[in-house]
Amino acid sequence: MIRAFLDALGPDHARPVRNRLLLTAAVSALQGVLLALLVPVFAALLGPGPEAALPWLAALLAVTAGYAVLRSVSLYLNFTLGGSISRGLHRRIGDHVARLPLGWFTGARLGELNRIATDGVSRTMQVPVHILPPLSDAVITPAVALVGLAVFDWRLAAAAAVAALPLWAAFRRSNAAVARNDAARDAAADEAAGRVLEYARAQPVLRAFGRLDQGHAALEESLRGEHAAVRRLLLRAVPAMFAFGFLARLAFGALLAVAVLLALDAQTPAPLLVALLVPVARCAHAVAGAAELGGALRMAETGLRRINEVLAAEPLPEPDRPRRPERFDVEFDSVSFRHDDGTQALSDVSFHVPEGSVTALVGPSGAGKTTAARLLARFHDATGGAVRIGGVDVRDIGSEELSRHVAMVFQDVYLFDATIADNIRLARPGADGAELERVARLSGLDRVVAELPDGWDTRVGEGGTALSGGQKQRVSIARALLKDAPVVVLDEATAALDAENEAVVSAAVTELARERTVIVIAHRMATVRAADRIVFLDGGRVAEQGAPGELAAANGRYAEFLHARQKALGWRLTAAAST
Ligand SMILES: Nc1ncnc2c1ncn2[C@@H]1O[C@H](COP(=O)(O)OP(=O)(O)OP(=O)(O)O)[C@@H](O)[C@H]1O
Repeated sequence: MIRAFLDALGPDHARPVRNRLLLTAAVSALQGVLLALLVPVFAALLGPGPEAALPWLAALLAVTAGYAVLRSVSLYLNFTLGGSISRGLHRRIGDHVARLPLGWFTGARLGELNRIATDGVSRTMQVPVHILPPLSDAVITPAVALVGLAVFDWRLAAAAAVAALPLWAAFRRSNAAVARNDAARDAAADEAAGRVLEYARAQPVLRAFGRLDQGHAALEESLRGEHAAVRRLLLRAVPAMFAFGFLARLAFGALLAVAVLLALDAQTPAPLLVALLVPVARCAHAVAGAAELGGALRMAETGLRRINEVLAAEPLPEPDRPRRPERFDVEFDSVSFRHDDGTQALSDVSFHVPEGSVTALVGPSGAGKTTAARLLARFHDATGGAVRIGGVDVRDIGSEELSRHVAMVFQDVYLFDATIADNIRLARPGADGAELERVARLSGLDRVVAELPDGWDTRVGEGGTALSGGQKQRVSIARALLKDAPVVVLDEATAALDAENEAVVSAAVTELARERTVIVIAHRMATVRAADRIVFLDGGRVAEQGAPGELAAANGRYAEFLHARQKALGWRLTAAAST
């Protein structure tokens, strides 16, 4: 557990955390000494010469003063440690995910990250404040007191040591029961959280098709699963904890019986035995609560394990000496890509996009168009072959430099809960008002801004909820124009656009393509035909490539695709229009 804790906090925090944990243990040990010192004090007070208690009392008071100071310092430091753990973990997780490939951020991962950053971190920060100090008091204090006890009466100490063995076994058993069932509860909670999000996101579709019951059934099932997992945790872990508490009290009773037997046997003076039972009674209470604390520690460990899993995700390897491309043509050279689950998304894909030209990626659903576009922006690294910009492998450019050269216009535009102006300035924070106006004009965003109540200062809401799909896409295009990157990857969205938006976006895309190298995942036939080259993908391979006219005339896969599209749209094209 401590190892996982130190791993999660990283090397910067490891030394102070270790020191504070050692201080916590030392304070508990000192408490054990304090309890052991009670024995001679009480023995003397109850015995024939109470004045013999005075030197022990002096020692007791001195240790108590030291203990009080150290306990206060330790508590204070542990509280500050709790706060710095929260900040440190958030920063560490934030820094780490910022270096992870964009392909890592799937919907499920985002939900998981959210739970880790809230529930996982808050459980972890409880550890030094609310779990370890009392747990250390329940384990270290009795162990030290036991050694002290042995000095005064080895028989009672030996009986206490024997009683500790089954207690230790029960403690481990109870901890294991919590760890096992809490991991299952955590997985079920994850599933339920994912289903709740899915249900919320799917509302428009479920309502449109009158299938609210169906979405609800899946949600209900996952909630039932979570409920069952919580029940299992309670049914299996709580009895183990109760059994431990019962055993702890039973052990105290047994020690009491041993003390009586020793007194009857006149082996140990009765006043000493009574004095010996004082620290034993004091420890019994703390020990009885150990199983609950051990359980809480295991639950925090579940959160820590998930944090460490995120921290173990491999960031994109950065080149030792980043290279800067001098020109901006794009080349896919025998590129293959396999997902972690084994799906081969691309196989031996090769094509070249000359600088300043537009290449449309076309093909049926699942052909690998999105995957190819994403490899250019290093959402993932190719598992075979190389993607190059200006002859330089994207892996050798370095992610910061690469992001300066590549602008992305994707369907799922994310907007921050800030003003429209701030959202566009994200592309170039220093851009002035005139530059904003220029890109707004080119992207058709000027008309949107003119209609908004506060113009450029209108807040768009989290995720851009205050804007329509088409308006959001204009913002995304404006961002890309402002960024002025030489390479643009564009995922053309048609679903969100009405006729007016489509015309505006189409003009903006033409503007974006001016003097830039563009790879467009094309859905509209107008874009396909206007491209300089077409790469037709099918099943992750290049089925055909060439100029639109050439391919249409070749009567191959592209012509077939074109024909099917035109038929679907009910278009009648003349031979002239098709070239
Ligand atoms: N995260 C993922 N894990 C596993 N397989 C994936 C993942 N994302 C995509 N795939 C698979 O990779 C293949 C290529 O998908 P890709 O999204 O690139 O196709 P596409 O041509 O863009 O399709 P569409 O036009 O429908 O968006 C498909 O078989 C898809 O099922």
